[in-house]
Amino acid sequence: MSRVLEIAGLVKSFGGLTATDHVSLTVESGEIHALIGPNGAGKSTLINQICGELAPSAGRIHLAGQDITRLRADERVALGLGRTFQITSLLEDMTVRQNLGLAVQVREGRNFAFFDNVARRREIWDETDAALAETALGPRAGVLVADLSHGEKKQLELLMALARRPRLLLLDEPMAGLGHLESQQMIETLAAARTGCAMLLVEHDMEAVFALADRISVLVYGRIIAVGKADEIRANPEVREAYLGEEEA
Ligand SMILES: Nc1ncnc2c1ncn2[C@@H]1O[C@H](COP(=O)(O)OP(=O)(O)OP(=O)(O)O)[C@@H](O)[C@H]1O
Repeated sequence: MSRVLEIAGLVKSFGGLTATDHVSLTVESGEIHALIGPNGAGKSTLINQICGELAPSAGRIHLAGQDITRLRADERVALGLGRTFQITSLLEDMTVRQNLGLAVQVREGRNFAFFDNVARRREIWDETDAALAETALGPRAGVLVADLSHGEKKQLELLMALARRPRLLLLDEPMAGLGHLESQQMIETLAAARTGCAMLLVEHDMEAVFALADRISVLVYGRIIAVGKADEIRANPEVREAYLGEEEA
């Protein structure tokens, strides 16, 4: 198993506040590693440093063995870092199939105007249709994005991120705002995708975290207080007091 992400001693200070305080964690290939913690723990600050949106005050970030700490966000994307963006990045007046097909084409470095190779075009649409068929969005392929529910848009956004075939996908609260059925569908899509790319999953929905995560890191006041498998985290008294206790009460 190879190491996809390695974070070592990552510090981010905002004036007197240390939002991530010497955070270290790893994500191995094929792993879903969940990052949980109460509001204000520093989860978004950590994700933004991994993406390159925030410069760390100290520490290093390696992606597949390469030091990316000082690289620009777009350089990190080129090296295989993916993230789900806000659903506002979807093209509302195009269909589900067209949006996903476009994501596949972008990965291939193609553009509609020069899109004249018939065999290649068929491959791209075959890949698009196969990806859609495996999810609940399959029957919605011809529907305009503007007419999708919030949950369907989040599903599509995830499929588009996966279509870019990242080495590591950063997921910032994919279950937020979803109903029970939509959450189940999202969990299924993520579980099916895990062999293709490693994931760092920030999520408050503990049912999803426990269903998906191979390992869980718990962040509290900027520090990792525990790392382990679901059962170890559930049973950890410090975690229960700092986080799970309040959730389950
Ligand atoms: N740009 C900023 N400037 C100053 N303080 C910030 C900034 N961004 C975050 N913080 C502070 O850093 C701490 C960590 O915030 P962060 O948003 O990373 O937490 P979080 O774990 O993602 O919370 P939530 O679960 O609510 O999204 C908070 O105290 C927050 O107020």
